[in-house]
Amino acid sequence: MSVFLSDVLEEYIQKQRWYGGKASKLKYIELSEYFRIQQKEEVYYGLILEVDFVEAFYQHYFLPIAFVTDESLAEKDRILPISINGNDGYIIDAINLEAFRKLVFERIITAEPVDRTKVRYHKSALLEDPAYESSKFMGLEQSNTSIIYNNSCVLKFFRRIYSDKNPDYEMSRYLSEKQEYKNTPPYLGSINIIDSEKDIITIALMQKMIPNEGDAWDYMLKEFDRIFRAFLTKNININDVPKTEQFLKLGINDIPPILIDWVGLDFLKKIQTLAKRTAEMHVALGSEFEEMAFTPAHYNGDYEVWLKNRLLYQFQNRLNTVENNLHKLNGMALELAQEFLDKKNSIRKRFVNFDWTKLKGQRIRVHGDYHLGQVLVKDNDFYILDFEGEPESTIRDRKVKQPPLKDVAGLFRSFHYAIYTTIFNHHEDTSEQIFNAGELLYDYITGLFLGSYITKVRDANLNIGYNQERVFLLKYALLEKAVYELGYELNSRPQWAIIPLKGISNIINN
Ligand SMILES: Nc1ncnc2c1ncn2[C@@H]1O[C@H](COP(=O)(O)OP(=O)(O)O)[C@@H](O)[C@H]1O
Ligand SMILES: O=P(O)(O)O[C@H]1O[C@H](CO)[C@@H](O[C@H]2O[C@H](CO)[C@@H](O)[C@H](O)[C@H]2O)[C@H](O)[C@H]1O
Repeated sequence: MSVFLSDVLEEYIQKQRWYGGKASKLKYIELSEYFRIQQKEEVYYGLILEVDFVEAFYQHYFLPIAFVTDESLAEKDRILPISINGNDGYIIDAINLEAFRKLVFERIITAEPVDRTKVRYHKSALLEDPAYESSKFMGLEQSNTSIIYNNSCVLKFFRRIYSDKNPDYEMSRYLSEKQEYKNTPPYLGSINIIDSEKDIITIALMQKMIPNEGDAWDYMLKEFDRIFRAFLTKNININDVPKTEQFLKLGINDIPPILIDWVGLDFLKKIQTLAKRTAEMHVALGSEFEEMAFTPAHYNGDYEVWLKNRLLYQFQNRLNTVENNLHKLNGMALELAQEFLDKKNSIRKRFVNFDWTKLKGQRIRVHGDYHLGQVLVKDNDFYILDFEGEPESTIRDRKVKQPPLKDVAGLFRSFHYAIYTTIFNHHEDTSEQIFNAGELLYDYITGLFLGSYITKVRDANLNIGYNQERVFLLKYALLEKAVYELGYELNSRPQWAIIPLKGISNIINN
């Protein structure tokens, strides 16, 4: 078995899109657990693999396997040619087999109300009893593997897994069953296994499919492209557009007519709708009184220590990543990276400068990795997905209650990304006028978002802090997120690093 794991799986796993260890050096793979995924005589095996890294950390992955003798079934994700009981065949990733996908679907549809076995299938009351018709891969860039069944529901098999309930499963079930929050795909079912330590491990989540017009990231890119083109064709002088202070609460009435004429009223209303849906998500996440995993909390000394330790560690890691990757940067990105290194002490000070005794608002369970790519657009409305949390954080850290404004900051960073992606990629003109136009747009859009968001959370009595507290938390979380993004970009797509670097520069120079 150990030969199988080291020789075969190491090579296989490192080539997979879902493998999250690409920036580190794999040391060895161990089989942590295995279990049967079975219906009558038809049996598949689920493997939980522990991947150990030279850098002294480990990750767990889920890999369901099947033995097939028909070569045509082993064209994709073939793991190993093997002979079992005299039959020549292949071990493959079972997700490629329609028979396996059908079996999993039927096990969920026919799940007992309470399953006490090692592999626990769960079916929500919202899931009627459809017969299996079809299954196909979602086929999008993603870190897990999603299957669309009967063109009506999506089953996400988690690839990187944790010894605990996955927050995506926990939050999806809570938002659908306890809160009836409408702007996320309804929870339909799940598979959790109980490992040898009696821990629950989520391996799959089933949700209703939301037919959509694409995600909010693509939507925003199109809109900003239109807006920047209009800026040039309308020959707008940015100095003629009145400025606004950052993080004011704005309504449509506060937007200067020249700006409405430039960007369009419809776009501004969409920002307000997104703010409303975000606020409703936080109200739903912050209205629990019984289930401890969701009850709101106040700031305290433990939270402050936890936060600072985590952020100072992350910051140190980013300094190191920037130093090691300077050779990949040039021009403005290199200058900004140099500024980041030169100002390390003042950035560190901003992270240390968190005093819980000054904060009166509530902390709640948050989305944690909220950006425009996690939002679907449909019929002038928005649907929020993927509550797994920040990929680099441990599973325990992802469940810590945080200021809801952390998610708002995530989205604001995403607006900033969309604006700068448009400036850098689509327009040759990177004059001061264009940068000023980008910053002015950002200030108005975030102000408009805050106007709608704060009204909505306040009406629902969710206390997110007094005015100064809110601005402090937003700025703090914006810096945290931009520093996180800098590492993400340098590790996975260095040509994008200029965007968080510009974000960090704007934050520390304002
Ligand atoms: N319920 C759903 N309805 C429609 N599309 C979905 C649904 N769930 C996921 N998707 C699509 O699949 C993509 C990946 O889903 P996501 O949950 O973010 O997976 P991952 O955790 O692997 O990144 C989404 O961006 C979206 O386009
Ligand atoms: O894969 P996830 O969705 O969990 O998120 C990771 O990848 C995101 C990129 O796809 C990354 O988001 C960053 O880039 C986005 C544009 O591609 C931008 O909208 C986000 O604001 C920015 O953070 C995310 O940080 C990372 O966790």
